[in-house]
Amino acid sequence: MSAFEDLGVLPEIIKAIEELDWLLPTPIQTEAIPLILGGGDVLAAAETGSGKTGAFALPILQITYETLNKKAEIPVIAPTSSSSSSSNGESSDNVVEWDQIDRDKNIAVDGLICQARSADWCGIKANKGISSGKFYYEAIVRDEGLCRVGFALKKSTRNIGTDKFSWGYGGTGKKSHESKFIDYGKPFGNNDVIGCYINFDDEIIGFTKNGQDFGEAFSFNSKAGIFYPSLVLKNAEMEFNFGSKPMKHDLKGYKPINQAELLIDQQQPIPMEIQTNKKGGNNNNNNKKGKGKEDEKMSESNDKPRKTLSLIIEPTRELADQTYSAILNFSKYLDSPKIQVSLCIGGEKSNGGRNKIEGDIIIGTPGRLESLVKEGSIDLSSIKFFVLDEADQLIDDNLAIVNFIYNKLPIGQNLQVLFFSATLHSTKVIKFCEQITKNPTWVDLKGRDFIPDLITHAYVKADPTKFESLWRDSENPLRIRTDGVHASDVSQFGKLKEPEQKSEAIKLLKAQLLLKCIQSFKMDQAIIFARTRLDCDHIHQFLKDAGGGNTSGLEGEFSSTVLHGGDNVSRARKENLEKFKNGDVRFLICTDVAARGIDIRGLPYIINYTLPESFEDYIHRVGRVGRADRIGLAISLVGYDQEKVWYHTCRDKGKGCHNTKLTENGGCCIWYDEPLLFIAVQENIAPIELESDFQLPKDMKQLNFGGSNKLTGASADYKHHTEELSSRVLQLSQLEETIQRDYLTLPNRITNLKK
Ligand SMILES: Nc1ncnc2c1ncn2[C@@H]1O[C@H](COP(=O)(O)OP(=O)(O)OP(=O)(O)O)[C@@H](O)[C@H]1O
Repeated sequence: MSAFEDLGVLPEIIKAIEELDWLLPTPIQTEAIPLILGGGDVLAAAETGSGKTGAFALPILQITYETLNKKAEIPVIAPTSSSSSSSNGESSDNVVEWDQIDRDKNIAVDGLICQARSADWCGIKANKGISSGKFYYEAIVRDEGLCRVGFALKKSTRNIGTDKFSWGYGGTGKKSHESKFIDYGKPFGNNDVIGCYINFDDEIIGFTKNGQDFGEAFSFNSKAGIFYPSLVLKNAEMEFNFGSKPMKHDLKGYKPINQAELLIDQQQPIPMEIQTNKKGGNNNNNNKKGKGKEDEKMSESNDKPRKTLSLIIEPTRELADQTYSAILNFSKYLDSPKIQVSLCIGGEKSNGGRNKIEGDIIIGTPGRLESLVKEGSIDLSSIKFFVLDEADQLIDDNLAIVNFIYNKLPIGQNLQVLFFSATLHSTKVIKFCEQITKNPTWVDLKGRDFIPDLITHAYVKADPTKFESLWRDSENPLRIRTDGVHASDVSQFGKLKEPEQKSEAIKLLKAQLLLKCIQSFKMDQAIIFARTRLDCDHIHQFLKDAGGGNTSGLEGEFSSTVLHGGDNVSRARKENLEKFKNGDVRFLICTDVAARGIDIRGLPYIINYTLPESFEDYIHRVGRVGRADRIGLAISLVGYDQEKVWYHTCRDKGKGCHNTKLTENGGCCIWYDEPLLFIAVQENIAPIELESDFQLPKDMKQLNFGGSNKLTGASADYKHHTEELSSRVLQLSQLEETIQRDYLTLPNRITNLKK
């Protein structure tokens, strides 16, 4: 049995991910998948490369599929018309039954059997409750699906466990109250018998599975009111026993709830549906697929157009494309219906809403999605999932757009909002989360600013004095073209003034240091991060001059390609990234456009040609290595002093701009304080300094970043994990046995001693 099955993932999806060698869920997947399947809003922060894409994509794919699947099916059980008697002939006077009024319309009740009639969560409460004594009831799972059972006050919603008036235990092995889903007991599924007990003397609620008592799940105030058995289901069926027949399992000290003094609240149930606020959106029957469009792709499907159920926003085209491919891959064994996945990324002109975008799941970038929504090409009236991947970047850079799109969604209990990133802790992000989520669950696996320990961090101090021979060598024809910011800083004697001279020297030196690092580590694949598009282009040219040759083929020791926001043709960007991913070129030179999320399997090196402006960006950049159990090396070339650089505030964002004055004087340049930025890096990770030999310290030499750099051993080799642990487990159990024996024979030994 796959560990993903324990999380409630569908076998068809498991089959697809097993082909990717995903044998065990990563920690973020273990935490987030059941929470999302369970129906809550989730904010998830976990280190780079820890599998966050799967953590949100698998459950939303599953729920999207189940929703479509259920729409096609009509359940067999019809709701009973009367609440006064049930089909098993029980009198309604002195026994607990399901309430025909306080139920969602999509739950069908036949006596003591309840069945979900839709793929949405739907709930129901019993018609009678209790407020004293120690009682229990049993619930038997009759069909695969998701279910949560427990107790609720009349004033709670029917989505048990999501407000402060209800207490539930769900099939994914979580207890929940006020939408806080916490591990409890064990997961349960088909044919399991769940006992739900309540003890007004000790004020506790607890649960059992097949007779195994998991102990106290919640404490409660016994004066809170009348507690009713309650249930919420999704694609599932459950049968109940309140005591009208023998219970499957006895529970010591507890009686079946039918034997209690049964009570009824005078207050009427709240007519609240779990399915709420569906705006009457337009029927998206326009079947045009926007043929010929480069950037709006739809997965193959013969199915009729349907309303979009999931919307995922990604900050960059590359990331959107990556997530799109991942979801297509995960969904390959889901049939009848086939899931339609659409990709909407920038670079296209408006078509005035003529071409509707179809897709059960739409993945896109903020700008493109905004214009498609504005022109009416996307129907958001049925969205169930709103996902912000790299949420902090989206909020920092595109808050207005995210807000605009959010306000077009059918906001209600049916909408789930998910935030994912490695860095999710800024006040701005938290404030926005509070605005658009309801009692979200935080999954914060490593805390603020955590970086995977698979990454080694090193730096070279770009000190023009120390490395004078490298940049001043007049014999060396290989010089980088610098950015030209010092064009007007020349003195009357034709020389650069200080500190401009030092700044220019740092620029010249960094290119030479780059070559040294590449050669010294014999790098055959690395991402090089630079600050501006111009810098990227100049580095690209420099590597070409150094022997990179043309940009294709590994024959060039320094073959490279660029990726930056300047390429409006997204096809060119995609092609360049593919070239690098396929190993057709050795180096990818890019701005922060590739800092987040891009997943290149086994990438060994990244080089920060210039440090990024924030430590958060540093985390994302270096996170391109040290992924999926591979070790990686991040080297930063750190300016010894401040460097004058472009900082365009002009209208055309630098196009044709030659204004080298500082911004405070109305120009487009600033002094970039790399030594200061580096302090934050040093404080957080203490990188190793590479000296003139460009080598790591001797004790680290065995680290083979470039070779087969997958970690081996118990921590990484899942297949042999159990075998490797088995001897330790045996030892532990022997120790446990010795301790128990000692404990049991202790009184005898003490008596013997006393004698
Ligand atoms: N359960 C798993 N078992 C094995 N490999 C996995 C598993 N989950 C994800 N991976 C692999 O780990 C790599 C990183 O995953 P992913 O891109 O989702 O990371 P991430 O947490 O989103 O990183 P970032 O913060 O950089 O965006 C991918 O190559 C992915 O295929």
